[in-house]
Amino acid sequence: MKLIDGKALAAKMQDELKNKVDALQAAGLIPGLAVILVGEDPASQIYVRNKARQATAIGLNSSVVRLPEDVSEEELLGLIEQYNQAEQWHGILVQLPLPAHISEEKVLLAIDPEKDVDGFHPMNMGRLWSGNPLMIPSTPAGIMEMFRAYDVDLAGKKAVVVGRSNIVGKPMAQLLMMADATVTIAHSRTQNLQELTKQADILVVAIGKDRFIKAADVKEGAVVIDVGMNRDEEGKLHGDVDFDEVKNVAGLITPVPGGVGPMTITMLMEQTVRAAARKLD
Ligand SMILES: Nc1nc(=O)c2c([nH]1)NC[C@@H]1CN(c3ccc(C(=O)N[C@@H](CCC(=O)O)C(=O)O)cc3)C=[N+]21
Repeated sequence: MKLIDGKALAAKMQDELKNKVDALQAAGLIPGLAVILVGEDPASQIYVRNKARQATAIGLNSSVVRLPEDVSEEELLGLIEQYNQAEQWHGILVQLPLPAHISEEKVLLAIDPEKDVDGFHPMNMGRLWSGNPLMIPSTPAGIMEMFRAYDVDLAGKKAVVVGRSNIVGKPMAQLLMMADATVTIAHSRTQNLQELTKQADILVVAIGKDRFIKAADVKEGAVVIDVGMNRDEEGKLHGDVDFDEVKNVAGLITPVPGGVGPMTITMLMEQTVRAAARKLD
């Protein structure tokens, strides 16, 4: 078994990004990322703080706006419109999930697709599925970078994605398909899931169930990517893959923490830098 070190790869990509940002700065352009956080969810607070810290480390301008839990949808949409208009912000990210009284659909539709660094706007989802992507969701984009860095050959391989969310499962499947893998999307209602996962040369798990995938579910030598983030009662983080078991079967495997998570944040920065660089074209 070999570990895919997401933390190390993210650090290397951050260095490369910093050079790109320096070059843009020399041309008079400082990429800017605006993050909007609604409410006090402690996990979201930590993620947002990490994003702002990394943005600053790379040399981006970043702004974090914290809105109260009971902010109106109208007020949030108004703020997004301001950021859409403001030239110094090239990327806009509204941290999910949102409180129940705010329509996620309306919020995602309100973000200018050119500034939608998450790639969640229906325009960006549609562009990805039609094979002409603009902004790509950062978790699957980061996973594709891992495949590249570790020379994982995808063409013609059997890939199984467990999870069908708009944020991970669906875009992941499309990116794998664009790389010529043969892709199956499985999910919580799939029958005989093990039969499918055991055939996978590439297994990406994003189903949100603590240590759900066991050694018996995995083909010998498979590449196993764990998108899960499940916190136990002691506050310890676990993936959707039972790492201690599966590491003995997999050929390559990502840990949690230190796998997909750090890459997700770095890819957000990368999309922000690319959105800014488009202004110079
Ligand atoms: N609009 C939007 N975009 C997002 O990209 C988005 C979001 N909303 N809502 C929440 C999820 C979650 N997410 C994470 C990113 C990195 C780590 C990460 O770096 N995790 C560390 C561990 C951090 C820890 O110890 O808690 C790791 O895996 O090593 C985690 C979670 C982005 N999200």
